[in-house]
Amino acid sequence: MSKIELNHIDKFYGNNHVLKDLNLVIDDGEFMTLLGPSGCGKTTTLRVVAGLEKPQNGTITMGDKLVVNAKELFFEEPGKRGLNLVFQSYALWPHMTVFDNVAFGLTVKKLPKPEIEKRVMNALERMQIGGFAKRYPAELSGGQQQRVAIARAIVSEPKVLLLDEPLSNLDAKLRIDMRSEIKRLHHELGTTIIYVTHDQVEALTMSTKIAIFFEGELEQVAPPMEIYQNPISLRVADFIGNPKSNFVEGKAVREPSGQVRVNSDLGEMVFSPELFTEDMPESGEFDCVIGIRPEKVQVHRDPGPGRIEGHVYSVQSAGSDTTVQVNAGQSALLSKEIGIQFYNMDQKVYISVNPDKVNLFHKGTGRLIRKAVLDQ
Ligand SMILES: Nc1ncnc2c1ncn2[C@@H]1O[C@H](COP(=O)(O)OP(=O)(O)OP(=O)(O)O)[C@@H](O)[C@H]1O
Repeated sequence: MSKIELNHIDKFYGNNHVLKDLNLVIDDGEFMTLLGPSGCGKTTTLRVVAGLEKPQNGTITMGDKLVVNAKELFFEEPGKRGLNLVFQSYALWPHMTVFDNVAFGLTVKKLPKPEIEKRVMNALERMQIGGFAKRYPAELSGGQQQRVAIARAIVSEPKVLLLDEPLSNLDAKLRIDMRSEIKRLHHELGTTIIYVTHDQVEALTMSTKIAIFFEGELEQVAPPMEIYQNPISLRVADFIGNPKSNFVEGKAVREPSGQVRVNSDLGEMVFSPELFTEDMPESGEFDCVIGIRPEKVQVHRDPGPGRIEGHVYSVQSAGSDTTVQVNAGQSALLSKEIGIQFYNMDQKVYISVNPDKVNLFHKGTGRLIRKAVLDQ
């Protein structure tokens, strides 16, 4: 019922073409995160869905209701779209207490007082601000105000919740707590959520699907772990993942048998066609880039078959995991290992990479040409 469909949406600000022929389907109950670098059009997309901006082209439907038909200059009013919004700048009513701010919508609906009390306190507790119910917004920090704004949006259990960087003012620990609260809430209420962030960890950990944008165009829409393991292009691979993905340049040749042989600082790898995408060249030689996630780079202290010699350039241990940079040939590779690992600077080590677990990109087009075998 709350399926949202954007068809051929174009949005211009003057000559600035901000959304370019945007097509996006958000299924009922989906937690869809709009992700991309600053200025790529995430907030504009949310505002177009909310009815705060009018696109110049395209249609939007919500359930079976048409809410935008730009050609016919039809734009349903924001208040009639059945949405609840939380923007980064959270406008709380300054003359009302936290409790009254959150209760406002329910009071207007004339719900019984005990019911209001129960629901408001529940929303505040979830956001870990139950103790602030009697305070006024001016008596709260930015992060606390932001949590009041989320509580206000969720208390009415909306069918669709639009959240624009709602955790941007919180410190690292609270942000992790709030991520799990919002995820839990989504699970319990089955609300359709559209969530805007430029934080890829937030996107990976919370969403059922991620729509990744660059310069007003959608590049990939898929579940988070699919995007992580098989990013459709080099720039998606580069944008997603922390620590960053490794990229090693190679020379590829498509052999008459159909397989592809790649030579690089990682030695020779041979790929058979099962996981090739439609962007893989049919024949000939071409430059490629091998994409390897840091947890797929193994570091060994001893030589062995298929292992490549390198030197430790730096070691960063965070207790729960250790990131090691190994330089091999012209390539610098990051390896992420679980727990505390001990290496010395400049220590000679040997790395290995399972070719099943790498992505192959065409250097010229930047497109994924061979997928990795997914982790089970
Ligand atoms: N009201 C406006 N008038 C003119 N240009 C605008 C307006 N709002 C946004 N833009 C421009 O539209 C483009 C997309 O902006 P948008 O806010 O959607 O990006 P974003 O991906 O949400 O970025 P951020 O992560 O920085 O918030 C930017 O180039 C921005 O400068």
